[in-house]
Order: sequence, then structure tokens, then C-alpha cells
Amino acid sequence: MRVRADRTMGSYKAQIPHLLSSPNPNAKTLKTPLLNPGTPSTRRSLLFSLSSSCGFALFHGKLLQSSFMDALASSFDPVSQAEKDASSVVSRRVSEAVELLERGKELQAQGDFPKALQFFTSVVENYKEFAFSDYARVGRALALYEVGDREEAIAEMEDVSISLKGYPEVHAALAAALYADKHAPLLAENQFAIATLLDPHFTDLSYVIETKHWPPSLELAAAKKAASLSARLCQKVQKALLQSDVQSKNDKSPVTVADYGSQALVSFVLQQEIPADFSLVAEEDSKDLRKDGGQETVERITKLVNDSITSDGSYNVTLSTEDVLKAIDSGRSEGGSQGRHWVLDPIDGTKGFLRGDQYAIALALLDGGKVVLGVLACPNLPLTSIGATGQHSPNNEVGCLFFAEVGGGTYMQPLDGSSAVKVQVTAVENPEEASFFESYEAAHSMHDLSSLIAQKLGVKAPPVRIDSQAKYGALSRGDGAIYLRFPHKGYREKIWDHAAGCIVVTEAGGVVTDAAGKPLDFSRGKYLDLDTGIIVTNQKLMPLLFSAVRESIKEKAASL
Ligand SMILES: Nc1ncnc2c1ncn2[C@@H]1O[C@H](COP(=O)(O)OS(=O)(=O)O)[C@@H](OP(=O)(O)O)[C@H]1O
Ligand SMILES: [Mg+2]
Repeated sequence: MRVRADRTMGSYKAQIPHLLSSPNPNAKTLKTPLLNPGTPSTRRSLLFSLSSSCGFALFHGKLLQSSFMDALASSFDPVSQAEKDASSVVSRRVSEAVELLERGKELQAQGDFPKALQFFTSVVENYKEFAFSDYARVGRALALYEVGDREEAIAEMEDVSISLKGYPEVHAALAAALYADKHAPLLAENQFAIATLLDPHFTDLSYVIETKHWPPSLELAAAKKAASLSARLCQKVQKALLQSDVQSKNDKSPVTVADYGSQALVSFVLQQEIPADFSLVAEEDSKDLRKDGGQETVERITKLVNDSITSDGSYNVTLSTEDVLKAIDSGRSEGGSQGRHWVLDPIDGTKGFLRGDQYAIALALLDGGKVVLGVLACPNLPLTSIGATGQHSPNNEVGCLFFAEVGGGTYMQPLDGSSAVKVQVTAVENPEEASFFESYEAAHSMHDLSSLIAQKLGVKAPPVRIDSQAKYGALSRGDGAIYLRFPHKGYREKIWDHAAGCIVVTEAGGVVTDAAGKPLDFSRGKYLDLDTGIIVTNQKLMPLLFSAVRESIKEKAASL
């Protein structure tokens, strides 16, 4: 198990890969007959394997036209009509099953494991006669693992590893599951040895991560679950927002029971799903809640969190008020350049939340100071483009979940759990056609400086002002081309206000830098420590934007 010793077996909890990416060319040839043993292998399977679109055939060394072949076939056809009909039924069923299998693979690659599970299960249950239904069992086993049905997943993997000999991914997945869930390192070692024997690529860690997307999927599934549940909690609170929900922090910014509830819930879900080496850097702590008079609020938060846990149904626990306070306080980590740390803004854009506008639950994972995964739940963001004005038609459905893993692209999924789609930043190259986002609150970003930059670039559209990292999400799917953020002097940017948004945009093909052109550095603890601002756009526009920013900053400084 040398390969994973430094990452998966140490600080990493071993995880299960998206195993159903293309079969490995170096792996041994797999069981090839299309029909499962036991299925009558008659001329029907032979007929099935012949391509009906084949236009030419070799006859006595010469190519014969298909029309001649057809005539020849119709006069000497030894195959009865009944056999032909049976063959076309098989052919149709194979296409159906392959389509379902492909869809399952796609959904699995997108991290939509519950849906992937449905597709794989349908192939396993309804197409047993085909040998390739065994491959659907592999997908099913992995999806089961990802949705948390781990006992059954491992039983299925063990079964498939015997019936589907020569498939290295199954052995590798089983190794990870045996290690992480059964705490059986020796058995895990054996399974991993089989995987590497079948496919030596498995000894190469970068191949395992980049080609087999192993191991990050488990973290992504956990992060999506945590953010989606918190989004639901926040939506509930926003609907019934009462003045008494609003408290005051030392900095006078409003904090709601939803902020605390969201932080407690994310912290709880992550610790349940990925307990090993848990570290969380998050915005809130329980200091104010523990003060005199805080008890009633803590009880309301605890009820909210317990209601969310119950409605999800995966965890059979009820948290006490002390559990909730502890969950909130587990976000006190300082982050840094070593190890892995979750980074959370439980409600980014609190002011937007209180106004009934945009806000986001922003969750990211740092590994060695770099963002490797990000999830942005934006409960009020329309599913379709918010366009140049920030407006959308009132009938538009809202609630978006953006997610990205390093090297894996960015996806957007409705918060109701329907299928995800891959998103890309806009390809606009002409700044005149670009629109730009900035903070809603003038106190958070210098609107006059953005306006000067836009003028220099020739941007025609007015600024789109929305709260929170919903700006990064909207930009990642091409709603606008530029995001400008210039806090007033003295403000220190926090990592939780940018980590998730940053990877969501960069994985969608965008660029995020400070106004000096340097990438954001998430390795220094809670603060980003930049004094210049943050600029975001696509690769093509960045050079133009960068010079407009430099010139505008100089001009503004000179005019003071
Ligand atoms: N003075 C100042 N300058 C710059 N930024 C500040 C400032 N004060 C707060 N914040 C942070 O801004 C977060 C809100 O994000 P946005 O600025 O994008 O949203 S908004 O349009 O201002 O609502 C907001 O996030 P939340 O506190 O989570 O709401 C803050 O982290
Ligand atoms: Mg914030």
C-alpha cells in the first residue's frame, strides 16, 4: 500500500474512486462475451455481433457491393424471421442498458451519487442476462458507498471482486473501504496488491488521483451534503425572519440564528462523514451565545439543527445545546500551510440574507495551503443566468449548488438535487461586451474605483451588485465576465470569503488574483493579507483588466 501511505493512509481517510472511468488499457482483457454465461449462446449472439450497417464484404478476395450481398442474403438466408426479431430485441436491450450505464458513469463523475445509484441499480436488476451488467455492479457498489450504505457497498465489492476477475478498480476500491471502514489494513493491503498487479498504474499516485479521481470524491459528497442541508436550514429561517433573530457582534454586523445553525450543522455533518483529522476554520464562535441571556437563542439554534438532521434521516442522533455549542466552536482552527482544513462561511452575505437577497453557504477544503475543493450553496440565485442587470424573471426557479474539485472542473446543480451540469466562464474577449459584478454594500468595496476601471475598459453595462460569493458562482457559469472587489483601507480579507468561490471560478476556466496580479494565498491562516483588492475574469480578458486596474489605482491615489 506504498502509494497511498503519504496521502490516503495518513492524514487522508481512504476513499473510493470514481471507478467507472474508461477501462484501463493495461489491465488484463476482461470477460468479453456480451451475454452472461447461462444465456443460450446461439446464432442470435452471432447475429447481434454483426454490424447491420456493414456496406461491403469480402467474397473470394473481392469487395462486393452491399446491394449484391443483400440479394445474395435474401435468397440464401439461413436465419429465420423469428431469429432476426429475437436478435433485434437483444440489440435494443443492449443499447438501453449501455445508455443507462453511461448515464450512471456521468452522474458519478459529477458527484451525483444518489442518481448514479438509481441508474446502476436499474442495469443490475433489469439486464442480468448481459455480462456487462457486472460492471454496473461495480458502479452500484461505489455509489452505495458514497451515499453512506457502506456495509452493503463493501459486501457488493467483495462479491464483484470475485465474479469480475481482472478489474483492478474493484480491488483498489475494496482496499480503500477495508482500510477506512473495516480497519483491516492487512486485507486492504492484499486487495491493493492485486490492483497494482493487474494494473501497475495504481502504484503511481498522480495517475490514481488525476485519472481515477481518487481519493477526493468522498470529501466532495460530504461537503455537498453539509452545504445543501445548511442551505435548507437558512431558507427556513429567512422565510420566517423575525427581528429577534438578529443579534449584534462586536463589529456590529448582524448575526442570525441561521449563521450559528448553519455552522453547527456543517461541522456536525463533516465530522460524521470524515471524522479523521477534522479541522475547521469558520467565521462564528459561541462566545456571545454563552453569555447571559444567550440560552434561548441556543435552544432555537439547537432545534433548527436537530430538525435538519431529522429531516435528512441519515443520522440517528439528537444534539444537546452543549453539542451544538461545541460543534460551532470546532470551527476555531487557524488553518495554515500544513495539513488539511475545512474553511467555512456559514452565511456569506449576512446583510443580503437579512434583506432577503443573495447569500451563500461557502465551504472549501485546503490541503497544504491550497484549495482543493469548494462548494457554494446559493439558495436565492436563479438557476438561469441573472444577466447584465442582476435581474431575472420572477418565475425563475432559484437555488444553486456550485461545486469544484481541483482538476475536475466546476458543476452547478439545483439545490433540489436534480442533475448537475458542467459550467464554464464566459468566452467574451471584448470588454465592451463584458458586464461586471461587485459588492452590493458600498462599505465592502469601492464602487467609484470599479466604475473608473469599467470606464477604462469600455464596459457598457452597469455594474451587477449582488451580495456574497454568489458573485463567484454566477461568474463561473458565464453570467458576467468580471468581478471587482476593492475593500476600503484597513480591511483584512478572510479566507472563508474567497476559498470556495476561488476554486469554483478557476475550475470553470477563470482567473482569480489580487490587484497586483498574484494568486490568492490561502496558506497563511485566517487572513488573506492583501492590501490591493481582488479581481476575477476569464484568461483572455485578464491582461486588459489588469492594466486597467493598475492605471485606475494610480489615478485614484494621485487624485487624493
Ligand atoms: N468593511 C468591509 N470591507 C470588505 N468586506 C467586508 C467588510 N465587512 C465585511 N466584509 C465581508 O464581506 C462579506 C460580504 O460579502 P460581499 O461584500 O461580497 O457582499 S455584500 O454585497 O457586501 O453584501 C461579509 O461576509 P459575511 O460577514 O459572511 O456576510 C464580510 O466577510
Ligand atoms: Mg462572509
